[in-house]
Amino acid sequence: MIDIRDVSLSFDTRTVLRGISLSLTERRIAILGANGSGKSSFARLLNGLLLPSRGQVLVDGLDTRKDGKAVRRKVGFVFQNPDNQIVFPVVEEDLAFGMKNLDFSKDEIRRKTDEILARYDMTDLRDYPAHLLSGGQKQLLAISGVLVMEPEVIVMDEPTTLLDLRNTRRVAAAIDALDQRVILATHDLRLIERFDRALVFDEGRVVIDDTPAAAIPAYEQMMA
Ligand SMILES: Nc1ncnc2c1ncn2[C@@H]1O[C@H](COP(=O)(O)OP(=O)(O)OP(=O)(O)O)[C@@H](O)[C@H]1O
Repeated sequence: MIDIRDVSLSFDTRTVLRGISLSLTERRIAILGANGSGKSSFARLLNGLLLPSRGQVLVDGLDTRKDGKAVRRKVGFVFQNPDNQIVFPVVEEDLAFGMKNLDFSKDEIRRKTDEILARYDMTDLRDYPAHLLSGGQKQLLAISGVLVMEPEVIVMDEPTTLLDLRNTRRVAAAIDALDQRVILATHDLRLIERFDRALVFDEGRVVIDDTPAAAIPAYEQMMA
């Protein structure tokens, strides 16, 4: 469980998150809000990519400020732009990178690479240059690179924003099928219809915290 205790976040004199307290336990949680409302900043707090200026973020009792490394083992992060996440030139190398860092054995790296490529229909792309993948394939590779590290929770920051409809559907199906808990920031309301909980941000505060069935119409009205 992720426990957010009276968290505020400022950059210099600008406050972007204000006094947020939440317990995140549900399997699928959406983060909604206008541009600049603080979604990305909030998402980045959840695995210690950003640290709160005030308050605490606890992941199963681990404080992101003190236990960043252990927190990142539990909470994986998928960026909006997979180009920010894919660091190696060849698909297989990119998948292996994170696992090598965690000292997975060669056999295990091989097994997990095979498994994840098969899952996303990318077995033929094992030796393919990552920069030549389509946008959807890149995002699936970025998600795969996080999954092979076996996090318990995956935080995603607008993972479909750069994708066309077909690839958005592919990534949506991939998200749907994940066993892990997912916390997803998005502007795509269809993506989160079947989620368990939706948090709507406005000017750094959570102004709606409800089921998507209730939160989506309230958010639409707020944006009208
Ligand atoms: N590193 C930073 N330094 C200064 N200000 C920042 C930084 N990162 C974000 N901000 C500011 O914090 C506010 C919230 O940004 P954030 O990216 O969290 O919003 P968002 O809801 O994710 O927006 P979008 O939907 O456009 O991605 C914005 O006003 C942004 O300019």
